[in-house]
This record gives sequence, structure tokens and C-alpha cells, in this order.
Amino acid sequence: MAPRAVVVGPPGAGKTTIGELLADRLRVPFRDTDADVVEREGRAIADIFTADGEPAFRKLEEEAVETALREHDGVLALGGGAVLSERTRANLAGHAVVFLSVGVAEGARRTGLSVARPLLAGVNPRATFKALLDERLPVYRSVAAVEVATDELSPAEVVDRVVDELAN
Ligand SMILES: Nc1ncnc2c1ncn2[C@@H]1O[C@H](COP(=O)(O)OP(=O)(O)OP(=O)(O)O)[C@@H](O)[C@H]1O
Ligand SMILES: O=C(O)C1=C[C@@H](O)[C@@H](O)[C@H](O)C1
Ligand SMILES: [Mg+2]
Repeated sequence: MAPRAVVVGPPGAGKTTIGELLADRLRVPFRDTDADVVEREGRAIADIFTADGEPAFRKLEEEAVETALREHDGVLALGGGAVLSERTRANLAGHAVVFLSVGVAEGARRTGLSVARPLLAGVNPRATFKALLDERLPVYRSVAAVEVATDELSPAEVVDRVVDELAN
């Protein structure tokens, strides 16, 4: 059993939004490792970061990804930083990984109104977002079979593009 698609990308790329729509389109269930961690821990991600620190969250996330890759045969969205784990990257080998990309301006705009993203909660979210993209872009690309730039597309258009690309 393997997910039909595993969605990766930075915060605000639309992993949850597009993942849910893609699952509807494919008529399969949707699962999100951020939600799995929250459910297992019974606390919000921001609270885990604050109380236990990022490394503790990454460990929980690694476990959540490994379990979901084993159990889930629908669409799976990973947390934005999940690919930073070498173990997770190894676990993703052979899977249909979709990288949703977003530029700094649009990514900061989409995430700017939320306080639920602890990594972007600093004084200059735009600069933080740029640094995050600079670090992660090659990592997302290294695990992905398909890349879709989402800046100029509506969620429905992104899903169309992902379905097309996965069929090729
Ligand atoms: N293609 C799009 N066009 C316009 N808005 C979008 C698009 N994709 C997502 N959004 C909006 O951007 C915001 C972030 O989307 P979403 O929560 O799906 O991102 P995410 O990648 O799951 O982020 P996180 O890593 O924080 O979980 C939401 O308000 C969503 O409605
Ligand atoms: O990009 C990240 O590092 C994160 C993205 C979110 O999905 C959450 O997993 C968490 O807020 C960390
Ligand atoms: Mg999400």
C-alpha cells in the first residue's frame, strides 16, 4: 500500500488545501502529517514548538510520516519542514512526491495572516520566508517527481496541473 500522491512544499504552498481537493478529485482519503502529530500529542504545533522545541517536533513528525507512508493509500500532505529529515527523505524514495512551490511574496501573503506557524512568527516574516525557501528549495526538488508553481494559479488550477503531471 502506498499513497497515490505525497504533497510537499513550504508553508502556504497549499499542501493542505490542494491535498484535500486532489483527494476529492481522485476519490481517495486525505491525510496530513501535521494533523496526525496534533492528534497524537493533543496539542497545537505552535505549543509543541514552544514547550519542547523544534527538534522534538521534528522527531514526532518523522514518526508520523513513516507511519502515514505505511498506512495511507490516498493523498498525503507532509508538514512543510518534514523533508529536512534524512530518514524522511529516504522513506520518500519511490513515492509519487508532488512539490508545490510558491514565491516569497505570495508565500508571505498566504501565511502572513496566521499565527499558527511558529517558524514564521518573527519580526520579519518575509525575510524569514525567503531564508526558508533558499535553504529548502533544493531539498524539495531532490525528493519530488513533479513540481507545480502555484503563485499564479487558483487551487482548482493547481489540482488540474498536478493531475496532468502525475499522469505523465
Ligand atoms: N493556489 C492558491 N491560491 C490562492 N490561495 C491559496 C492557494 N493555495 C493555498 N492558498 C491559501 O493559502 C493559505 C495556506 O494554504 P495551506 O494551509 O493549504 O498551506 P500549507 O502548504 O498546508 O501550509 P502549512 O505548511 O503551514 O501547513 C490558505 O489560506 C489557503 O486558502
Ligand atoms: O515549514 C515548517 O517547518 C513547518 C510547516 C508546518 O506544516 C508545520 O509542520 C510546522 O509549523 C513547521
Ligand atoms: Mg498544511
